[in-house]
Amino acid sequence: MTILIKEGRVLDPETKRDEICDVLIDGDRITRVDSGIETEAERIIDAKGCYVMPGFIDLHVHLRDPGLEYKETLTTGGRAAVKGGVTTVCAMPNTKPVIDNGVKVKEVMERAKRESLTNVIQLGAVTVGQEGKELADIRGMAKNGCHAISEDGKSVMNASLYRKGMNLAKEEGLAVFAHCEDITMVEGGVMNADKKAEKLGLKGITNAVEDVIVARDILLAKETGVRLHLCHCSTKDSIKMLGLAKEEGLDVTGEVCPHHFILSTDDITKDDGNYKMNPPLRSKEDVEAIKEGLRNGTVDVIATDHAPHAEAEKNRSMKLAAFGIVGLETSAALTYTELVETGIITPMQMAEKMSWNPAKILGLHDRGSVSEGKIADVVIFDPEKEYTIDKNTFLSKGKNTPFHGRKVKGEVVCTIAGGRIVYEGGKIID
Ligand SMILES: NC(=O)N[C@@H](CC(=O)O)C(=O)O
Ligand SMILES: [Zn+2]
Ligand SMILES: [Zn+2]
Repeated sequence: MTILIKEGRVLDPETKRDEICDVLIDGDRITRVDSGIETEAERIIDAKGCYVMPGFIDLHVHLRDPGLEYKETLTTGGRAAVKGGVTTVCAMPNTKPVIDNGVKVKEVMERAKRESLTNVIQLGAVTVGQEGKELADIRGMAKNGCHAISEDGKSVMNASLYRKGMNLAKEEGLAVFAHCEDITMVEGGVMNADKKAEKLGLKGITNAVEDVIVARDILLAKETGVRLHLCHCSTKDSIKMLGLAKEEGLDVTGEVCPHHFILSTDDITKDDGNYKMNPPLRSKEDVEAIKEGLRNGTVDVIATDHAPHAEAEKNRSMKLAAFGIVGLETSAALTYTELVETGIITPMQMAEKMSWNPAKILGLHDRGSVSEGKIADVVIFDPEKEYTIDKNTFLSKGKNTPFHGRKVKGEVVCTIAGGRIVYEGGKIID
């Protein structure tokens, strides 16, 4: 199919193009980006007033499939993704069973081609069953296209084993996506350790729980030379250490999630499980450090850590609720509203952090850019549209969000994945 997108503001981080022009798609590729393209096309889309950006690449998503399909599936997660303008997701391996060998990676990736509208890259676990005892089949997973390994949900606490895993990852050209949490220091904490936790009678998680593992993992990356990506950074010292690692020229990148740059522990007014996630909402000071990291380029990536759970697992006290919130359908609007509208980052930086930098981290050379020859993953985004987030409109099975009822600006109006229009005018196109 040929699609001609007319007169949108094209934002391409690769070529640094930021101008009103047209984009022509033929089959699964972008074939021309230019002003005033006059040609026949099967579909012409008027993108006046909208941004035309590379489809978002979300490095941190829990699709829960296989085994936890009551929370999400490849199909429902894929629909939520494209509604959010996300055309590639990295699926975390903490499913049931855990994805820890090449056969399992292949199984999910093949099924995703049929069952998901978004491109799915299945990540592999670092250890068998994420049990932290022996290394997973890292070579086998690399051969089947996992791009990165991650023990997300926990840290590999045995540094010697982790180092062996990193060495193997390095040999196989894989990145390591690190969830940084010293489990021995959590001691039953469910939210940030502060006055609010005391007031609510809840146990706290200190910044050091994250920071000590961030420090350790950066040092392990320095020793092994592996490409290290720090997941969901939530503390000011994580950001500081990420900056120091970069100054030293290490191959280390970092991601933050919308909830960590928008909400602080001050926003928790009652003991509500929808405010429970790992890492937890931190102090205003941490939020400010994260925003500064986004502005100055220390933070490379905005990812969601989309973590759907069933209502019964979330609508309860933080003591008992599962950790995690959904994010795929709110991330672009929240990022636009809280970072771009406020002048903290530019629209181009939004495209960089939500698409181009993730593509580079994964080594995806034909995605993350609206330029000739790339795979036609494109999102058309209306920055003027204002609305209120309503969890009841989510396509994800997960409705667990602290952003229900929040006013935002910026809406995905059309998502093109691999040259196919998969979302348009508020509807999924199967
Ligand atoms: N972030 C969360 O609070 N939960 C994630 C695990 C994780 O990302 O660590 C989940 O799998 O539910
Ligand atoms: Zn995690
Ligand atoms: Zn996660």
